[in-house]
Amino acid sequence: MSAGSRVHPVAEHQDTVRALLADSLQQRVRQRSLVEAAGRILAGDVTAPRSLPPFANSQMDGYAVRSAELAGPDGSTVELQAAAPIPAGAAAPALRPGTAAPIMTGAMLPAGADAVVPIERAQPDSFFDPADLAGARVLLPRGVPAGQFVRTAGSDIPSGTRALAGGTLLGPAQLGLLAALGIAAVPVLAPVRVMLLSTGDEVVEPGQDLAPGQIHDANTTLLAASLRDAGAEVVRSRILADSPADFRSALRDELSSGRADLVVTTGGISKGAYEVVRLALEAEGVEFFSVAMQPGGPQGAGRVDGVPFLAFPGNPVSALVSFEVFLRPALTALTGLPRPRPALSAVLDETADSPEGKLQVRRGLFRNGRVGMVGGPGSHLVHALAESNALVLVPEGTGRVEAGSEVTVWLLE
Ligand SMILES: Nc1nc2c(c(=O)[nH]1)N[C@H]1C(S)=C(S)[C@@H](COP(=O)(O)OP(=O)(O)OC[C@H]3O[C@@H](n4cnc5c(N)ncnc54)[C@H](O)[C@@H]3O)O[C@H]1N2
Ligand code: MOO
Repeated sequence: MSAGSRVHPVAEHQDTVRALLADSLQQRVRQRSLVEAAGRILAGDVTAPRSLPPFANSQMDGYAVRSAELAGPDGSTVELQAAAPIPAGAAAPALRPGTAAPIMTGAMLPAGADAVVPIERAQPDSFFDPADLAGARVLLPRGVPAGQFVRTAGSDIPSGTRALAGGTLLGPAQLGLLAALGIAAVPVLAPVRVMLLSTGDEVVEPGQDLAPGQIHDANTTLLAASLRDAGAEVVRSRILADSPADFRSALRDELSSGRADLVVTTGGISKGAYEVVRLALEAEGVEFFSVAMQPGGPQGAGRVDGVPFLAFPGNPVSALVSFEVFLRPALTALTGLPRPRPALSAVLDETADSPEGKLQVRRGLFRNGRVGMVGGPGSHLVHALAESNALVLVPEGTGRVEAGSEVTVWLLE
């Protein structure tokens, strides 16, 4: 039983995890409907198949006019014959000289018209009843510039230009643009598939009764939710509690299906006598060592049958911090998902001690530029974790942070 004796710096293990994934992650591309594409990364550039707006249309309810017929000094008016209203969703008939056509917002500008006068600047300042239209005349102000209240074709995006770049995160605005362009499905990067395994004889699924000494499995839920939130797919999550040999053969069976891009385990890696993950995989070339971080000190990394493998420690806060510090940023760097956590500077409410040789990651409540610690540094404190909204980073080399000093926080919300 030899956990590596060298303590790995945090940055080194971040690099290790990124390199491990970079070497093996296959970016799979899938065509997805806009609804299914929400929250995913666009796999290639999208070119506008048509212009937006697709035709010149009115920005106001009013009258479509020929601006040249309204030339003249500001303050005077011109009388024009009211033409038939332009129906929405239909090609507008050309505007005859000497007429002004009632037009609604978004309706197609008739050929010949090049400006719109809003209804409130006309006299009368409401539209004629279609029954009263024969011979109806409208007074409009002079001095209307060409193009007034006209949304020209292609003024938002011209046909044939790049609408979205590959690598774009498809949020509501981007999906709305694709829909407006008439595009129903796009190629997106498929989620990274993670096999998530919690180990330990003492852990029991939530909902089941506990025997003396047993606890409920928090890690599977905590990490599965974290992974899904980060855009990954959890392909298998279950508790493996048998001998190292059973663990190894069960893991091999699972991996032979080729359904996982990455395996993440929690627990069973520190210095105890029955550390199933470490005992099972040390001989396979997976390395187990300490990282200069608290919580989340014990870590393991390597490959099992060619599949990247990460072992996180069993304490729930340690598992979450390991995900946030090592795996989440690696996924971001390699796939564009998830978006990086906002890192903010905050004024600390209280003085706190920290192990000087390690990065300490505390849980905190961030509000209005200030942060207070929630709970102590213990890595079993799931209630405090649930009441926090930020991770508070106390860097290596710092044995104490004073109240009122600036610390870096990662917002979890
Ligand atoms: N002699 C030493 N003992 C320990 C060291 C050390 O350096 N020397 N490191 C400590 C640190 S730090 C951590 S973190 C843990 C890591 O231990 P393991 O990764 O081997 O995890 P386990 O021993 O299996 O469990 C630790 C702890 O977490 C609870 N646990 C495990 N799985 C779950 C789960 N799915 N849901 C909820 N809680 C879980 C488990 O009951 C233990 O309390 O080792 C320290 N010891
Ligand atoms: O490094 Mo452990 O994760 O503190 O409890």
